[in-house]
Amino acid sequence: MTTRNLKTAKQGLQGTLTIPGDKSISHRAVMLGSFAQGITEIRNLLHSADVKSTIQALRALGVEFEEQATVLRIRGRQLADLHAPSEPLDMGNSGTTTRLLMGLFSRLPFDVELIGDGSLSKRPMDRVAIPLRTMGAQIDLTNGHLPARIHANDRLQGIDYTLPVASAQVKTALIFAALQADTVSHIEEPVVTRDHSERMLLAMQRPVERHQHTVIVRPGLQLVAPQIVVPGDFSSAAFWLVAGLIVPQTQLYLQNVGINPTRTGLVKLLQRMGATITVQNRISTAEPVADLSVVHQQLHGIEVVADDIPGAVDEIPMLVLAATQANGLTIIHGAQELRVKETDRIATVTTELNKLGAQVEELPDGFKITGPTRLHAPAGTMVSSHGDHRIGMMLAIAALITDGQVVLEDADAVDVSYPQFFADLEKVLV
Ligand SMILES: O=C(O)C1=C[C@@H](OP(=O)(O)O)[C@@H](O)[C@H](O)C1
Ligand SMILES: C=C(OP(=O)(O)O)C(=O)O
Repeated sequence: MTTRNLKTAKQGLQGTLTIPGDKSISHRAVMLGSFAQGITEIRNLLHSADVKSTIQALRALGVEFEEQATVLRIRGRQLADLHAPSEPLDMGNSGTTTRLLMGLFSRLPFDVELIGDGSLSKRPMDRVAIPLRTMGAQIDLTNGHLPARIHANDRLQGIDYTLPVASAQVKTALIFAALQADTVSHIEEPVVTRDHSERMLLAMQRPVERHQHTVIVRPGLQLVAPQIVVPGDFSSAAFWLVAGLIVPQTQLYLQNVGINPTRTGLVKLLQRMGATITVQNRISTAEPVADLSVVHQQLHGIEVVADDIPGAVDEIPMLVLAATQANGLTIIHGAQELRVKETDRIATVTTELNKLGAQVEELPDGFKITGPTRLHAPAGTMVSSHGDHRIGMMLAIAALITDGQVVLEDADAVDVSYPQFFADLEKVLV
């Protein structure tokens, strides 16, 4: 566990950052590439702890990965050619790895056991296991959590299912199982969630259909190995977007950011708060990409409702930080999913920002934030990531506008999604 003295931005932030690869897309590229016919080439893959968990799990089943310069090559395998792993598969801290692999591994000819770290072992896994069992998968959980055992299984049937929570992880787990089922599946989501799996399947010539909120998946796992260029992670760009807006004397240019509309809800919310964010050099391939730029601006409070959450689910901690600097009240409802992330993010965001003098009130399903408040840290105030990457990075951005010295406990949690975060911060600190 590393402790880090956080820096204050006395003269603002200036410069250009190239945003590292998207975590969600990296997981999906590795997983689907593992079962494609031919050699999948992935460029700009995110090299982070969570993506390593995905690669190691598939390698343990016999998938071959070869890394050369900046390209990861995967030789896809048929399910029947895989072998049982010699030990439990360690999902580390990664919810996406766990839930998506439960779907992908629900028709394997051998058993696998999934384990995870302390945080992951507290997160709900029944949301995927329950519908997968309806399809015929044989999954044992431990009181709804990891460790999980997925038993050898040779039959899956399609499912007609409406997700009780808006979750791209559950949707994708069901799509991955549905591709291996014997009959067609209809998967309905209450609010549209990130559609990276659907886009990647189209790029692999195995499209799924969408009718409004329903994804229709026909049986067949015949994927054609693609060449994938992973766009920069919008969720990583989010730290700099909000930093750009709230740190005085700041101007930031963010290159290579994925702007898939199912991911950029934060941009819309910040615009509602009065922000201007400039989008340039749009490129539209399987996933749209652009450069974003921001300058320091005064924001105002807004009301956020449940339908706003899925498109900004991982960025809500940064929205709360922005709201501490906005004029007036910001109320966020419908964000109860934050309670089952790497930490209970409603609790950790509230506790940690209030240590710096913010006025954040915890609601059962969100937050009430009064702004603007000057953040201050009397004599070496300690804050903690609680082992949650996004909380650690949010606090490092908060420290930029805090009077006094902030010390961050468990700073290396950032390695989960953005290992070069502190190096990038050094690049733009004036
Ligand atoms: O599908 C994905 O890659 C993800 C979906 C979201 O989780 P939920 O599906 O639990 O909302 C998000 O919070 C997570 O960081 C990544
Ligand atoms: C919730 C997150 O990831 P995961 O669910 O994959 O652990 C995240 O990256 O914020």
